[in-house]
Amino acid sequence: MGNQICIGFDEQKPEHSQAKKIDNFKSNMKIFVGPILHSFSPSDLRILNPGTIAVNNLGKIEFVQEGVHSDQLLKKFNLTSEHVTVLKENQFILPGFVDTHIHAPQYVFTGTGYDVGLLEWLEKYTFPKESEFKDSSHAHSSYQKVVKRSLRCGTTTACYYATIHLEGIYLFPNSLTVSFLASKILANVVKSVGQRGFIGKVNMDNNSPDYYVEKTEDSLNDTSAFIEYVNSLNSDLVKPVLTPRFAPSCTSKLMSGLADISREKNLLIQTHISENCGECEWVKNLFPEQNGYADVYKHNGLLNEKSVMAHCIYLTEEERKLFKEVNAGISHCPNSNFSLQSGVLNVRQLFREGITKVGLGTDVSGGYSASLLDGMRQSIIASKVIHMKSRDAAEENICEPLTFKEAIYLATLGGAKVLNLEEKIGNFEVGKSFDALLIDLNVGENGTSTIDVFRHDKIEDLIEKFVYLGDDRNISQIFVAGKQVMRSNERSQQYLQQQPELQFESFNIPEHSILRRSNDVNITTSELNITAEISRRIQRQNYRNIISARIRRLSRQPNSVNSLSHSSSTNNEESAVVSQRNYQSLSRTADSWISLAGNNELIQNENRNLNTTINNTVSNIDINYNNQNPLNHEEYFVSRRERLNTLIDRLNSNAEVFNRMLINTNLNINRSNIAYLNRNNSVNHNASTTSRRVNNNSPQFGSKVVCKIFCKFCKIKVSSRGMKAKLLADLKISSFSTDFNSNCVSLVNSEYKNGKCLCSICDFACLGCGNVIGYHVNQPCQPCLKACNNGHLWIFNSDHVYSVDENILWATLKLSDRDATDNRMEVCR
Ligand SMILES: O=c1[nH]c(=O)c2nc[nH]c2[nH]1
Repeated sequence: MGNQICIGFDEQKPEHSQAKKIDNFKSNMKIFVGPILHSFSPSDLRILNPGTIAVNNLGKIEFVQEGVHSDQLLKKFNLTSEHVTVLKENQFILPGFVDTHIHAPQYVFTGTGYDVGLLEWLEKYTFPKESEFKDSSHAHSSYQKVVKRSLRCGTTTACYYATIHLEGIYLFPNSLTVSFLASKILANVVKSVGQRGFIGKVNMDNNSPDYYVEKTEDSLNDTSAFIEYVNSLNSDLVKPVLTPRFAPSCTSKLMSGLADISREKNLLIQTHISENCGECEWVKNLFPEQNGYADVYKHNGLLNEKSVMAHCIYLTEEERKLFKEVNAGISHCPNSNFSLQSGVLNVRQLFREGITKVGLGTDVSGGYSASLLDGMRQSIIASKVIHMKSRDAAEENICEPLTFKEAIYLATLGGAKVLNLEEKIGNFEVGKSFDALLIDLNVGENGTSTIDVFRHDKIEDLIEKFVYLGDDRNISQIFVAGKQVMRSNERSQQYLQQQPELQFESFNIPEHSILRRSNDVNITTSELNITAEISRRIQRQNYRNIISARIRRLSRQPNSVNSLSHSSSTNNEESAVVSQRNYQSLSRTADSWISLAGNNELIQNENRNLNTTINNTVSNIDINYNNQNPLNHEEYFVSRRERLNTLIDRLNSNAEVFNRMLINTNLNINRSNIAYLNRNNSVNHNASTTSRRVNNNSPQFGSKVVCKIFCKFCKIKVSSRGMKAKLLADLKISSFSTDFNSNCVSLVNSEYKNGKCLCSICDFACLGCGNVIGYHVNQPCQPCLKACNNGHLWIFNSDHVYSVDENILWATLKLSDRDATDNRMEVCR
């Protein structure tokens, strides 16, 4: 939740809020002092050692200079030393990496399938795997993995290919809700982790397998819908990109249609070109009227300053000139070029020809690594291959290998140029966004670094060692637009967030409505019910477990079947009759439960399984009984009947019971998970200690409507005394807030300061699903404490919760409630 700024304030802002905003603008500044490096051109890597960099609360670089200037900045902006981070020995800061070419869906088979070249690889591995992404739940869990991996490897900006699917199907296990996502999911995931990114819905209407192809019109329409969707996310960081896969899989009509969209909406275009000799031959045959591969794109309006062209290995001199002329970007993907045996791009030649709009692409999974550290290394190796060839052939212009400094350029500023972002990111010029990595070579002290530092190592050596030997363990902090993303403790949190069904926005669909169009097939709600059954199965599985657990528990309780079996009786027949009756009753109950869910084969199977479970459980009780030859039948039967009937009544009560059982199970599981994680992180949670000290008597809140707040992921109510709020430090951020600790949330991870003000805050998770949905201000800083805040220290992220207004105003909430101080706990389920 690192982007939020501490205490939430009411929408009815006090008069002086503008002044406060300006105050916050300064007081939330971050200042870093230590070695700072950034590129200005391939041959110009500047190392400020030490340097000072100041970042304002909009995430923009306010100041950067060689030397230590922290005192001067503290004075100028009236700040305290808490705003300054002084880097330790063996730490340095560099710009975040820019991955100009990555196929998100291909991550699922990264590290496999390198036995063939490009065209066969596409047929054999890529298309089948990409086609599976019509399943939204698969898309969701896979995209989470690749995006988190990419960010963790230091990629603060990525240009992603998704698949051809605009929409997919997603059914929640506990209701008939459907979500329309698929490629959109990738945009959601990138936004949710805080990475900067371009997302492209892939276009393919030609030379593609039947199971993975679009009609031209659909492809264009879906692309427009996709663009609209990504734009509707209203994110400064996540943008759409047009993505014709490559010339062989696109008709001219599709390519020129996409070019029109690009012109109209001013969007980047990404595609592949001249990667593999067979591919180049194929393009020649497919487009005989054009003068080469680049001309195909140019002719169809796709080669211009907005183009992000991957590979470019076999561009002719003429084509390179054309690239320079139109200012097209080149994404160099050395790992993929080696792994798919495509060829070796001569970057030195490009530089010599004045082409510097060149960046790196991991090209997952043609490339097997999602890390641009690997990309840098492989680009150097590729350049050495070229160098050796030119040296051995005694060429006139021997190509010198790339240096590690040039590799850093490619991974940072070069990439930014390729994506036309050089005015925003790529280095640390004043006014640019602070997209940065704090590198720490000291992690070796914990035995986890692959780098050893020696006394002779100078700062240049440390940087070079990082390029050649570092990995994500050395990337200790990652910033995108000034905001720290993916803190190290989020690795453990990832575990809780991998509950796939709980992450989507959803909406109820009326019966028989048409849900999506795909290859001209209309899918209706009733057809989807078949898939719905699969989802419900999870629910029934839990239900079954709960029943059998209850029966087992029952049989172990004092005075229940087993303990009674020590009394004596011989009337086994009666026992059998009663047990049969009770079994039938239980079974009927199960039947009626199951029939709630429908009548098809799947359900009947479930029904059979459930019956078998109950059957086995009850006959186990009988076997125990018979074996132990109980003496007191009367008591046994009465007790047994009573207990089984009670059980049946309880199971019969209604579907609510089961839903509650599920929620409770979830709550308990999540509680213990969180407790476990917190124990392991040795967290000190101190939620209620400061409630008493905040100002909760501000009259202007009286006319605010009280609302209930629900978790967007699992829909449980997390507060019944919430309020819509704005964050004073950034009035663009809407949130919800409350003053009471709800019993449906739990603090997670360690306390932290987000750098925007000095409040100590701690994230909290919904106990229904484990997702982080807000943060608690454990210790407000002085300005926030003095501001009118209605005593609200629990801030809900409006992306993760929704509200339903109550018919009550804050003024009419019971005073005793409002004045409760310590241990404010709301039981809100
Ligand atoms: O490396 C590549 N990966 C791909 O998915 C692809 N599609 C066309 N050309 C391609 N090259």
